[in-house]
Amino acid sequence: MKTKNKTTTLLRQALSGVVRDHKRLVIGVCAAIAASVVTALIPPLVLERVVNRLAARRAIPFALALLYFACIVAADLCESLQNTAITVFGQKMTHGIRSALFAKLSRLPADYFHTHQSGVTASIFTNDGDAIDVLYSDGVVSMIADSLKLVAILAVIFTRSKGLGLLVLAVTPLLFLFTRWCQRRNGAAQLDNRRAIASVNNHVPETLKCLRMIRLFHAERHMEATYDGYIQKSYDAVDRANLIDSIYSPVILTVQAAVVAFMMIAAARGRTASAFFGISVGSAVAMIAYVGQIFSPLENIGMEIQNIQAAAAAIRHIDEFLAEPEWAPALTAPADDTVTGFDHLTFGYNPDRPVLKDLSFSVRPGEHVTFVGRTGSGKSTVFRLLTGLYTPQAGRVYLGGACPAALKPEDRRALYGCVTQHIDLVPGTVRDQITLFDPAYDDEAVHRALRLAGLDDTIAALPDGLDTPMQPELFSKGQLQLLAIARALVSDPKILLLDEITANLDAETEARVTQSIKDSAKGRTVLSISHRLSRAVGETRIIEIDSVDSEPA
Ligand SMILES: Nc1ncnc2c1ncn2[C@@H]1O[C@H](COP(=O)(O)OP(=O)(O)OP(=O)(O)O)[C@@H](O)[C@H]1O
Repeated sequence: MKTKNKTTTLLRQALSGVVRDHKRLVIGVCAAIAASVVTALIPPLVLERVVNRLAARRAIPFALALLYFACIVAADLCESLQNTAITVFGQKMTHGIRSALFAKLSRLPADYFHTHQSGVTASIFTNDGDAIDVLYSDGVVSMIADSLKLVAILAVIFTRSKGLGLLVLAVTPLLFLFTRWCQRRNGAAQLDNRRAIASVNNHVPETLKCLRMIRLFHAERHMEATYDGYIQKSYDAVDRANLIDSIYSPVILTVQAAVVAFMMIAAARGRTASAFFGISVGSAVAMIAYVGQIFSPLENIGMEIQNIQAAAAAIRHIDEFLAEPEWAPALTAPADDTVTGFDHLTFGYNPDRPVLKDLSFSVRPGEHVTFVGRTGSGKSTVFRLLTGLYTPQAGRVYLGGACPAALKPEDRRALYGCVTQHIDLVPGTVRDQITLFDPAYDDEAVHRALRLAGLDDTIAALPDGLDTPMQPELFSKGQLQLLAIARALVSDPKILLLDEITANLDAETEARVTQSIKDSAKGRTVLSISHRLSRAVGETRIIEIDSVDSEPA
């Protein structure tokens, strides 16, 4: 509960920050809403005067006609100004929240990404971010504006005709409930349609991906039937939405006409009713115009309530995300500037179930060390601790004498390079795969890394060399592994961490990769997880990870 309050405060802080930084915009939005409400009331009043003159067979002055025209233009201008101001305000609000979300993302600890599905986190940025966007551009503020407009119109109707005012007041809640009913049913139908379309969008690429298997095992009929089922669901949902749409407008127009007709009939009959509803011809026309104006804000308010309801779930997700504990590594004092290793270290992803217990080892600069142990013994975990992704529950960890969790981002690549079985490619050119967009690494550094990795000839043969847009098909599996080595070497690091980098490679490719590692290892500390690779690197010390207290520090 404590955390929730704290995070709601964080969300509020993000919002109040935007309000504080954009005071003028906030004032502008208020002014635009006020202008829009007032100007919307004026044209029917001018029209009333025009019609009253016509009824009395008097001429209409040109200025009055011009005024009517000007009032309509001004009302439309003010309404579009109001919508623009609200949209800009909404964008600023969403921008502030999206920035706060991304800043939070970079402060999360590594285990967050193991315990939370990436799709769920991504949807906080996309779906929930969009819902918040709608909340401010077509939710809270617009609802205030529409409610003001509705109240103002009702007030004017009351001042002219108490009877009509009461009639409209009686009909308005019923119309509102009908509008909400239609919107809910329409929303549900649209959601079903979106789900069906999402299933279709998922089904087609899945079918294409598994086409060979589908043909080999004769699963075409099942795939077609599933596809037809999704399409049918989509059609049914669209039919339902269309039916609601086709009912809504005629009902609203009929009610509007019925209210006006009732007023006219009542005014024409009997003295009591006439006194109650009695108004001039001009006023009647003005009232008809006002009654017509009521339905638009009423419909908008229904939509806005829907948007606010949708945003409530988004706000809850964002709150929970902002409440996630942040990365606060326990920092250890640096050792002398050479030590790499553990000092009586205990660590478990779940603190109650340690993976490594009281483990100590140390590696000298320039030494080559290989970690061995049964599957699941914690070899990769050792690397994750050495690179500061996790912090131990007890003991100390050093990398080149430093506490890895305390390394400045700009110092990391200069100290160590890490190669794993799989390279994560980034959108961009071949050069970007190596530099990762860090301008500190010029072409000379890139070419040196490529030479060491044994990939320079391959890159030279590409149509645009380093500037070739990256496509995984440009490289074989082994070449991608050499690219990963070049990425690790471009910063000329003192320490190389190699995690099973020749696993899954054939003998010939493995020979290329091990040769490249042999060349790169000279003059560096190399820590690797791989028996085969250790032989290639040359003399190496074996550290067993299975046993606790494997080696005194
Ligand atoms: N993110 C994680 N969250 C929880 N447990 C994890 C996580 N990563 C690894 N583990 C567990 O920690 C233990 C050690 O895993 P690790 O990957 O370090 O072993 P390994 O010795 O490198 O295994 P292998 O030789 O198969 O690669 C395993 O029991 C594994 O299930």
